[in-house]
Amino acid sequence: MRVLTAAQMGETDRRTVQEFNTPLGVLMEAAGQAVATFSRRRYPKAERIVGLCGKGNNGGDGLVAARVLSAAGVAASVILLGRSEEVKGEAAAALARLREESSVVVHEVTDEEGLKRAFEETGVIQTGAKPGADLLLDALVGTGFRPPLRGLAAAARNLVNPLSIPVIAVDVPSGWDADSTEQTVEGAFRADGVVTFTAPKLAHVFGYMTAGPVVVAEIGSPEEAIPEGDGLSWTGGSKAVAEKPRGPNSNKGKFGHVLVIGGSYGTAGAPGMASLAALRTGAGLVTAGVPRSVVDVVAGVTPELMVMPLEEGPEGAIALANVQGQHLEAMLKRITVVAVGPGLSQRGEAGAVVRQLVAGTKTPMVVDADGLNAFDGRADLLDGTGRTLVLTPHPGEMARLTGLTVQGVEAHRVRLARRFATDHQLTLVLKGWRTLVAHPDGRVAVNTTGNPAMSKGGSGDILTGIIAAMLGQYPDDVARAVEAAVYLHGLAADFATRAMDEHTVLATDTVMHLSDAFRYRVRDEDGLSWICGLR
Ligand SMILES: NC(=O)C1=CN([C@@H]2O[C@H](COP(=O)(O)OP(=O)(O)OC[C@H]3O[C@@H](n4cnc5c(N)ncnc54)[C@H](O)[C@@H]3O)[C@@H](O)[C@H]2O)[C@H](O)CC1
Ligand SMILES: [K+]
Repeated sequence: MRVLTAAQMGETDRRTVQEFNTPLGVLMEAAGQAVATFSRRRYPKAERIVGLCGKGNNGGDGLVAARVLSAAGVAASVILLGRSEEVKGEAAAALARLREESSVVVHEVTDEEGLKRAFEETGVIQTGAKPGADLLLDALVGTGFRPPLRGLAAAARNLVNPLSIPVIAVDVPSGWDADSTEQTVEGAFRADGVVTFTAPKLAHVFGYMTAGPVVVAEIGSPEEAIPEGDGLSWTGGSKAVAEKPRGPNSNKGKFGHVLVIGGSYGTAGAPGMASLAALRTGAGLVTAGVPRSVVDVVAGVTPELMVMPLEEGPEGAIALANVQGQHLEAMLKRITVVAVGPGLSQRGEAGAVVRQLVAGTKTPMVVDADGLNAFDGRADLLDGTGRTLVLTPHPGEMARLTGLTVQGVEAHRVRLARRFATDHQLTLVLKGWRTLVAHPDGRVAVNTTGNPAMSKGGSGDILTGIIAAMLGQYPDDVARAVEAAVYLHGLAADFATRAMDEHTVLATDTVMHLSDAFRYRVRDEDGLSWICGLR
């Protein structure tokens, strides 16, 4: 699913209208319908709903929603920031139809006093014994907004934000620049849910707009009307790669044999976790190649796991001899994907082992953790031309790989990830808030699943295992396999955190929720795609 800027969204609308002959009014009608549907679903008991509408098309969506809700038996009212005569274009048509077909009262507001009065009359601000409104639709401004909120819109925000009434944002929370890539912005309306249209904008995937859901509604723009844009997409769109059932005559040979190489004396859990995650993601076979001294510990993780004892140096790390000459060939016989790094350590010959593995074979490979440290200051050795090579650095590891500071990495994540992936012709998974998946062809996908419960040791090892298993199963679809892996990992953690407390969720608990993640469908029965938040 593509991620657009406000300008690209405008271009989509224009093309839909001009090239596909769908009038703007039809799009607005569908947008308002979607807002009404989502509102009813999230707040089925809401009896008094107030639409706070601006004079542009965002307001028009709110006017349609108010009419649709009223027709469904909800006591809807509208507060219009401005006079009826000032309402523009298609929104004016929506206002006329609202007046014709419903008895929804429209409070026209032109100053702060009038605004406060309208809030009191509609119950947004509760006074006396009269029941208050139980839902507010924020349809003040959308993609036509340029910060900051001014005048009455700013006053409305100041009145609404301290209240406890739930707020559903139409397209974006008013005051949020749709093109912002910041996690938070100053001066926007708060929101308990967001309904956007056709495709997410930058702010929907990069921003933390709401603790509630963000959904994308299809309103009638065909796929062909959506411009390529900057090659930015959303990881969840790739999850479909894993939705086709396995054929009836399947066998384990069809789903990849993952070899996890890692572990050292003291860090045996890491390759164990990566292996477990690979098994739970559907790999046909998983073998853990670990130093002899930790073989028994790793084998004990689960009986389905095979182990390959490797020679180790006196410091307890994997020795270089394991991967030299015909030893490497013997090691990789029948292996379809290698995941190297978890728990490997930086002691002894561990770094040389990774460099030799990357240089000595073209077997698809995921490099993580200490595997990445082996290339500190030597990123020139990383070349994914003609092979599948996936790196999964967190910002600290990315900083060491590139010689930048962590702040330097965080400042221009998309640009940096894209450049690194294209320069080195590999797939880069840059972890953190909104993990990025950058591809060798320059496309970048943003992930929106996951939560702070994952900020614990072991999370990265689990992700490595999931990616390796996905590559083993979908070797011809590397881009989607990696994007889906990142999406599923975060989604499993979201399910784990719903079932447990964020303090108590362990990395291995997320593995136990991979079933929920695989079974989850991005698009619900109402045609809404949930890009943030679980339904
Ligand atoms: N395919 C789609 O996504 C569709 C989306 N629709 C909706 O249309 C809006 C965009 O509408 P537009 O008329 O271009 O702009 P806005 O309504 O967002 O804003 C214009 C309105 O707001 C006032 N304004 C602008 N900036 C400020 C400010 N800083 N402070 C106060 N007021 C401001 C300005 O004066 C105008 O009056 C999109 O978000 C969707 O919700 C369509 O319905 C159909 C297709
Ligand atoms: K809005």
